Parts: sequence; C-alpha cells; structure tokens
Amino acid sequence: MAQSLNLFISTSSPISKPSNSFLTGTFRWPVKVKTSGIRKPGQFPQLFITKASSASSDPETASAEATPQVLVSSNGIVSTPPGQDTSAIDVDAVTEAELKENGFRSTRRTKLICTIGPATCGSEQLEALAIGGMNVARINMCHGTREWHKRVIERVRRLNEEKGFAVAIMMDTEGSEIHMGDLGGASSVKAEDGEVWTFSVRAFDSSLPDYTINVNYEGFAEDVKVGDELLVDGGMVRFEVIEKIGPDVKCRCTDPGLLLPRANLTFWRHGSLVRERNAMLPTISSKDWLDIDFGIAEGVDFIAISFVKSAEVITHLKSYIKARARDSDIAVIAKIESVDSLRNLEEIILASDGAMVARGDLGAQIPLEQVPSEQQKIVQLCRQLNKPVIVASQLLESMIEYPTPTRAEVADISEAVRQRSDALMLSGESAMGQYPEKALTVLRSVSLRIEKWWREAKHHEAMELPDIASSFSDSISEEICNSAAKMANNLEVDALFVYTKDGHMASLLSRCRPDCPIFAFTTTTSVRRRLNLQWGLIPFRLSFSDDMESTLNKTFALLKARGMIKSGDLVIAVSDMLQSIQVMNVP
Ligand SMILES: Nc1ncnc2c1ncn2[C@@H]1O[C@H](COP(=O)(O)OP(=O)(O)O)[C@@H](O)[C@H]1O
Ligand SMILES: C=C(OP(=O)(O)O)C(=O)O
Repeated sequence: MAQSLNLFISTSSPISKPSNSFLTGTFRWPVKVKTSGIRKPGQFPQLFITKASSASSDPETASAEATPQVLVSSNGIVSTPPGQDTSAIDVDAVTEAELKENGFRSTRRTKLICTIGPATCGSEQLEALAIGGMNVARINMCHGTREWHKRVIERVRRLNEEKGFAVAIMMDTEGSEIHMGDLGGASSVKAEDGEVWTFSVRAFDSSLPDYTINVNYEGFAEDVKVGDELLVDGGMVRFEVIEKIGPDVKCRCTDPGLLLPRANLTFWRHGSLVRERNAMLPTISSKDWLDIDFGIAEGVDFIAISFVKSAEVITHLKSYIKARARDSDIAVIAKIESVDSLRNLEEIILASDGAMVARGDLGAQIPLEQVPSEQQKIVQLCRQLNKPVIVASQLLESMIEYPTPTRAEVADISEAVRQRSDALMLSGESAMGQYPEKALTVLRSVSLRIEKWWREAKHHEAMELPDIASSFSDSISEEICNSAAKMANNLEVDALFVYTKDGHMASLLSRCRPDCPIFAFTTTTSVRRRLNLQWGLIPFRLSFSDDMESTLNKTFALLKARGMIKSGDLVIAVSDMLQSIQVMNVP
C-alpha cells in the first residue's frame, strides 16, 4: 500500500466517516470548523502528503502499490479504497503542448530580474538571458520610446510561447525625479576631477555644447545654491555648484566618474538632502500615466512605481488599473527609494503587491551607511506581510565594464540571498553593460551556492510570521501553508506542490521559505508569470481535470518528463482549487 497520509479540513456539514478513509493523525473525524460564509462548504483549501509513484516512465512496469493516494471529495474526505486503484503515473497524462508550454526547469529559489536596454533587446540576447535564468524582464520607461519597449515586450512574449519560458514583464515608471537629459547620443561620458560642467534647463536646438548637461526640472537653477553638492546617480559622480548664470548652473567635478544618459540628480546642502520643490512633485507624472496606459494595453505583469511617498498613490493606481481593465491582474510594486517611503514603509508595503529596495536612489537620499540596515528591514517586513521583495541596483556595477565581479559585489549578492529576498535585479549591467550574460551567470551561481549552503547548514530561520489573513478561509490557507512548510522541513520531503487559482496559496508557501522546491500549478498564464517573481516558486500552467487524482498524475508526469522529480520522492501538496474538483458524495 502506498505511503500516504492525508490531512483534511472539512466543513461542519453533517457527513459520516467512510469505512475506508485514509485519515490518520491526531484529529478526529469530522473535524468541526465554523464556516465564515465566505466559501461554500467543500471549498476549503487542502493539504495532503503523497509519495511519487515508483513507476518508471514506462507504464508497463508501473506498480499499483506506489500509486499516489489522492482522494478527495467536495466534503473533504477520501474515497477510492486502497488496492483498487491501479493507475500509475502516466507520462502520457501530459500533452506535448503542455510540455512545450512548461519548458522552465530551474529550482533556484532566488529570482533574477534583468533590465533590458540596448545591450540585450534583441531576440537572441533575450533568449540567452532567459536560458541564463532571467525570471523577469524589466523595462525602464525613463529610457527609450514606447515603440522600443513594445518590441521588447513582443519578443519576450514570443520567447515564452515558442520556448516555454514564463518570463514576466515589469514596467518601471520614470517618476518625477530630477534627471539629466540624453548625452547627445553618447552612451556615456567621463567627467574628470576638476572639470567644469554646465547643468542647464535650456532646451538646446541641435547637439549639446561640450561639457553641458541638460536637466529635466524647470526649477533646477532656482533651487540650487552656490556651494551645494550635486550627486549624479546617487553619488557615482559628484560636482560642486560654483556659479549660477540664468538657466545655467556651473559645477566643478569633485568625484570623477561615468555620466550615463538620463542619470538621476540630487543636491545636498551642508550635508543634508535638498528636497524642497522636488518633494512637491507628483509621484506619478502625466508622462507616467501615459506609460501606465501603455503598460495596461500591453498586459505587462508588474508596474513598478518610482519615488512612492505614501500608500494613497498605490491605492489610486490599483483602482485606476481595475477601472481600465476589469480583469487585469497587473501587480503594483512600490519602489522604496526616498526618505518619505521609509517613513511610511508599512502602509506602502501593505497597499502594494510587492516592493523594490531601489538602492541607487535610496543611497542618494539617506547616508550610504544606512542603506544595508534599511535593506534588511524592508526585506523582512515584506516577507512578514507576504509581499515579494526585490533588491536592486549596483549588485554587479563593475561588470558594466569588466568581465569579473569584485569580491565585495559577490558578498553583497550573498547577503541579499541570505536575507531571503525574492529577487535580485540587474540594471545597467544588463541594459547597457559589456557583459550582461556574464553578470547574470554570477547572480545565478552565487544565489545557488548561498541557497545550498543555507540548506546544508540547516539554517531554518526562526522568523515569526504574523497572521495576515483577513478572512476565515484565508486563515485556513495560511495555517495549512505554515504547517506544510514546517512539515516539509521536518520530514525532509523532496517537494511541495501547490495547486492554485490566483497564486495566493503559492505565495503563502513561498513566504515560509521552505528547504524544498515549491512546484506551483495554476491554470492561468498570467498567474504563472506573476509567480515567477517569488522566492522558491517554480510555476507551471496546466489545465486541471475534474478529479484531483488525474491532475496530480498529470503534474507528476510533467515534472518527471522535465527531470524535476523521481520515483519514490516524497511530496506534500496543498490546494486552493477544490471548487474544480469532482464532487464525490460520501454515503
Ligand atoms: N531602454 C533603454 N534604452 C537605452 N538605455 C537604457 C535603457 N534602459 C536602461 N538603459 C541604460 O542603462 C542604465 C541603467 O539602467 P537603469 O538602472 O534602469 O536606469 P536609471 O538608473 O537611469 O534609472 C541607464 O542609465 C541607461 O544608460
Ligand atoms: C532601481 C532604481 O531606480 P531607477 O533605476 O529607476 O533609478 C534605483 O534607484 O535603485
């Protein structure tokens, strides 16, 4: 008889215990729980443990003994008497089309995001990144035209369709930040120590005069004062303001470095950030709204909002998205990169679908030495509140120019992985660097190594995960996922399976950061892509059949075909999809 332990939570509807149930454990049948009226009886999430069939991929040699016992009814009880079911895992249960659609194989837990720019926008380059582990492609609306971004989105979508990837698209808005203009077509310009440059709000008709930088903020010349310090790209290059002449501001370079097109500008006075009118600018500019319309029309998976100051802007954007596209499940990511966003951190994260620690701009707004502790705080808070979190910027800055990372960069990546952030993001390294694929390889191999070390050393965190459920049925999901993840670690099972409609239960499992991989099965392509941002989730899209057993067989078959599980593996599965499971009334 197959190794099988089934844990069910049923409604209090009057049902009797069937004679041949598999119920084991410390609870009594029927388990009485009060229904909140949110879900109908029989629609509760569910947890069970099963053992992968010892059947080889050859159904001829399949053993009925090892058939997974997955037996459910709408009232939450097992059926199919032991020994009667002889169906082994059938590799034919999964179609060619489904195999092709689900080509994704990595069990790396930390997800990787690549900003797409001139160095990576071609189909072949995008495919190389997808093969190299890119889970999400980020397009930054601060650069390039909408037509350019549209072509990138089309290429990524084609790649997903033709090669079975689930690369999600994240559109990042420009926001109302002060930034430099284009550099007259140059991809970068070096500013040397002591050189005098002019920062001007003037619109130049033809090409920019030498040593001149255009600034996008009308009030710039009025706001800065002689003696102010001007930081480009969060301090990568520094200038001192030496003279103001009408719309022109003359500055001397004090810390040399590379000026990149449209780099962010901040100015400091007597060691403090000057926010003044910049702080009054709207979070979402009129250009951003047009970009957001573009993102909605293109069906991007995530919209990242720059310089979020409060939760209201996130709530406002989410209702706008719903009004524009009723069925849209675009997730909104808050970029934490300003003093205001730190001040209102918890309410912003609660209102958002995820957050980004945008260390580039954050490091220009708070002292650099505070960035690591803020990063840790944001990562932990996001996990507690069950929101995916991205650590971004300068992870491999030196690889924009050089083929190998610095030791300090490797240590920085390791720390973000050790903190269990959901995702790491490449910016200039992949957008315009000389070694985008190599940079991605470094992210991948460092992530894998630290994750492995963490598991081997049995570093289970004792992090307190607060209850976050807002309804009774959500509480059930949360308890099941917490228990399943704990059980998975204690029993050292090989995988967690989650069958999920909207991804919620998958994210609850991910939040626990269990040791084993989490295979997440959903029926929707967009949910699959969205889950691809979250720690430890390996998302697949499949159509489910009416009975859970054949769905389970199908998922085993898919994973076997992909070489991701093997016969005899022990699996814990949870599901929030009982609605679609066949009703089998218990006599
Ligand atoms: N779509 C694009 N077109 C041209 N250059 C880009 C694009 N996206 C990114 N880049 C380049 O990569 C650099 C780093 O990207 P990113 O961090 O997203 O931008 P920024 O820090 O300027 O907001 C940018 O400064 C820019 O030089
Ligand atoms: C990711 C960031 O934002 P952006 O690239 O838009 O400046 C950052 O500032 O770290």
